[in-house]
Parts: sequence; C-alpha cells; structure tokens
Amino acid sequence: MPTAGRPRVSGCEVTGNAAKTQRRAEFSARRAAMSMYEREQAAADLSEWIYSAPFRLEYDVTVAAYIPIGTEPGSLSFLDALSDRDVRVLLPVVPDGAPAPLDWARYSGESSLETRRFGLLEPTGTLLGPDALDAVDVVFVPALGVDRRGTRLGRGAGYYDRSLTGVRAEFVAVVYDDELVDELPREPTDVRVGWALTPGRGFVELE
Ligand SMILES: Nc1nc2c(c(=O)[nH]1)N(C=O)[C@@H](CNc1ccc(C(=O)N[C@@H](CCC(=O)O)C(=O)O)cc1)CN2
Ligand SMILES: Nc1ncnc2c1ncn2[C@@H]1O[C@H](COP(=O)(O)OP(=O)(O)OP(=O)(O)O)[C@@H](O)[C@H]1O
Repeated sequence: MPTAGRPRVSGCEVTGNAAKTQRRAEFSARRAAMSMYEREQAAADLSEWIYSAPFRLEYDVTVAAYIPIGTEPGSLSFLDALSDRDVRVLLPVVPDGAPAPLDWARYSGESSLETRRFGLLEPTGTLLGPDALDAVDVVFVPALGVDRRGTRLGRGAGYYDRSLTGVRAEFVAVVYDDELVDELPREPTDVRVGWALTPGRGFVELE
C-alpha cells in the first residue's frame, strides 16, 4: 500500500501492526520448517531448565503456563515436571467472544484437558477467573519471538497483554533459540516480559 494512502491515526501504530504481521509470518515459517527431532529435543531441553531456574519453582509456588500446540516450543512434560515439584500450575481458558482477559483453571494431568476454540487444549476444571493471576508467582507466556528489551510477539489477538496488565509476577516468554532477537516492533499496549526461556540458553534476563 502506498504510504500516502495509509490511515494515520498514529503513524507508529499503523507501521507497528504491519511490521508485527510481517514478523509473525517470518517466525511461523521458521517454526514450520523445523524437524520433529529438533522440536522434541527443544522440548526436552526446556523442561530441564526448570531445575536451574533463577527463581524458586517448587512447592508452594504457583505458575501460569500454557499447553503448546502445533509448532509452539515445549510439551506437556514441562507441566508435569512442574507438577512433580509440587508447583501449582494454572492454564489459560480463552473467554467467549472478542479478546478479553484470559480465564484460568488448574492443570491436573493430561486427562483433565479437552480441545476447544482455535484447536487449543484447555483444562476442564473449575474456572478461577482472570484475577487468579494475582496469586501467581511466574507466568510462562507463549510467544513467536521476544527481543532483548522484553518486547513479546504473540499470536496477535492481545489476550496476554490484556491479562498481564497490573499483574506482579515474573513474566517468561518461551521461545526457540533464534527467536530471541535484538529488536521487535512495539506498541503501547505491549506488556514487557522480564525473561526469555530458550532451549539452548535457559532463562535469559531481558533489559
Ligand atoms: N498454546 C497456546 N495457548 C494459548 C495462547 C497461545 O498463544 N498458545 N494464547 C495466546 O494469546 C491464548 C489464545 N490465543 C489465540 C489467539 C489467536 C488464535 C488463532 O489461531 N486465531 C486464528 C483463528 C483460528 C481459528 O479460528 O481456528 C486467527 O485469528 O486467524 C489462537 C489462539 C491463550 N492460550
Ligand atoms: N490491554 C489492552 N487493551 C485493549 N487492547 C489491547 C490491549 N492489549 C493489546 N490490545 C490490542 O490487541 C491487539 C493485538 O495485540 P498484539 O498484537 O500485541 O497481540 P499479541 O500480544 O501478539 O497476542 P496474544 O497475546 O494473543 O498472543 C492490538 O490491536 C492491540 O492494540
């Protein structure tokens, strides 16, 4: 589209969204090209890092995590490793209708999951409400990429930005090694994450 024809509510926002769409396509294409072996190796490595996390991940800690689907990094063994350490694990439940803060329910094993909207695997247990995040110590956030300043690129519906605003917890974006990059497009509503978790380097503190 010629620059002169673009709507200019704020130049930054318009460019930001187009730039994000482009980066999403790039990251998704790279994920699609990974072999099953690479994905499984990465998932195993991600689970290992739980044992050397820079914050406590053991009994009496509550984390919010997610069930990876498709080419997303990680696996159920990540959640099982946390559960084995008596960490309480909450999982997101997408609310009906337009994007709004995520609801949450407890993870209690693979049998407590079912496939729902967008093909996501979600927990079937009691819904705890969006405020459940107020009692969480660490949030593992799905991401297509993250930059050194903590800018996270998600799927583009804004569910996590809406959910994390005002929450005091460690935010950890889980990505493949080459998805921790120098710079990503940023919008004012983007909530910064303090950490990246990568298979090769583990927990990386962001600026
Ligand atoms: N594993 C996982 N769980 C997660 C997220 C995630 O990124 N990964 N989310 C992170 O926010 C939330 C769900 N967000 C989503 C946002 C958009 C689409 C999506 O694929 N939208 C397509 C429509 C696909 C369809 O209708 O089947 C689209 O908008 O084109 C899926 C999930 C909560 N749970
Ligand atoms: N707190 C918020 N309140 C209202 N709108 C928001 C908020 N956060 C994000 N949005 C809007 O949601 C849309 C998608 O945001 P963005 O591209 O940052 O999503 P994302 O972080 O990639 O997606 P997700 O969190 O679902 O993985 C944007 O139009 C953004 O302006």
